[in-house]
Amino acid sequence: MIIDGKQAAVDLRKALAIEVAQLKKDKNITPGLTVVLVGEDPASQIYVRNKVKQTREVGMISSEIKLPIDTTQAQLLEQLEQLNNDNSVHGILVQLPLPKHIDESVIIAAIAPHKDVDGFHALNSGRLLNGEKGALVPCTPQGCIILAKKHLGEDLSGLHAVVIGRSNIVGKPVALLLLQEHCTVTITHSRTKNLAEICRQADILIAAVGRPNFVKASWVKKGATVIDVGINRIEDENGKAKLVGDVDFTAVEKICGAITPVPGGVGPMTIACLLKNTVEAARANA
Ligand SMILES: NC(=O)C1=CN([C@@H]2O[C@H](COP(=O)(O)OP(=O)(O)OC[C@H]3O[C@@H](n4cnc5c(N)ncnc54)[C@H](OP(=O)(O)O)[C@@H]3O)[C@@H](O)[C@H]2O)C=CC1
Ligand SMILES: Nc1nc(=O)c2c([nH]1)NC[C@@H]1CN(c3ccc(C(=O)N[C@@H](CCC(=O)O)C(=O)O)cc3)C=[N+]21
Repeated sequence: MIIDGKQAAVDLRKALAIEVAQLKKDKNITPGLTVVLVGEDPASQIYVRNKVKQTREVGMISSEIKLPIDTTQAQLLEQLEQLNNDNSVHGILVQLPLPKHIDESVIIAAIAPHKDVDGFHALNSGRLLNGEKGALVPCTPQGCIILAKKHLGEDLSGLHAVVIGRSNIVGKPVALLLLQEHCTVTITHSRTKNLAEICRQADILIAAVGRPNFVKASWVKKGATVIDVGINRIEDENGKAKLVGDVDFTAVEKICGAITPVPGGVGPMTIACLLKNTVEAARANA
């Protein structure tokens, strides 16, 4: 089974469009998302363009702020302060990575936690860690859980989930969500010994590494659910750029029970969950 992330994202956006209309009717609020982009990274620009289009499609207000690559940290902080104080902005996303001269942790800490739709602020990650209510939960990890449940159903309890990667954006928060779902969770990374052997024990295997064809068919247990988070740009046989994940899709597809493709898997769900977080942020602060 190939898990259709594009369709799942369409379904989620449909549900969100209804919520947005309701918010407008009941409270006269239109959820607003502002994306801040520093510099001209072409991949980021595609991502931003997709976000803007989909935000408008569900009836939300979308704006983007493009700042030059030589923007100083102080200037970016000033911009964030303005957005924090703007009542029409319910969600703020600062596209990562930032240029080297800007300290990401300082920037993330400066976003008002109730507008932090990425869920990267320490208050939100702390709430997630503690299992407290009201956390804005990182989008890609949310998407991973929704897609895993498309194949496994609502109850993931007791399943062994193996996560490859321990970043703050994907690996760590997805491991916490899986724990919340009562999975037995193993987090692996570049220092892990016997990675293949550990992966073979996984009922749910989440790959968030950033290396094409990293996960081999021999690492996957028969029938496992494989969630491929990786977004890698490579050149095909004809020298044309294409997107692939972290999993050797063609080989793994034959062994696993279900797998998310790239493109069309976790990526579209990430954006849909970003819109979901923005609706939640707007409702919570109405
Ligand atoms: N689909 C989507 O919506 C999104 C996709 N992505 C994609 O997901 C991938 C991961 O992103 P992100 O978490 O930000 O990346 P990072 O580079 O921050 O993290 C990569 C992780 O992989 C681990 N790793 C690297 N090499 C190995 C190895 N040989 N064996 C085991 N583990 C290894 C690293 O370990 P260590 O910590 O030891 O260095 C690290 O924890 C990227 O391709 C990114 O583009 C990211 C965000 C959203
Ligand atoms: N503050 C911040 N938050 C993020 O969530 C964040 C970030 N910075 N920096 C970059 C990474 C990467 N990321 C992607 C999201 C969706 C797709 C996506 O929609 N991918 C489509 C492909 C789109 C295409 O073909 O161009 C797909 O996989 O089908 C890709 C990548 C979010 N990230």
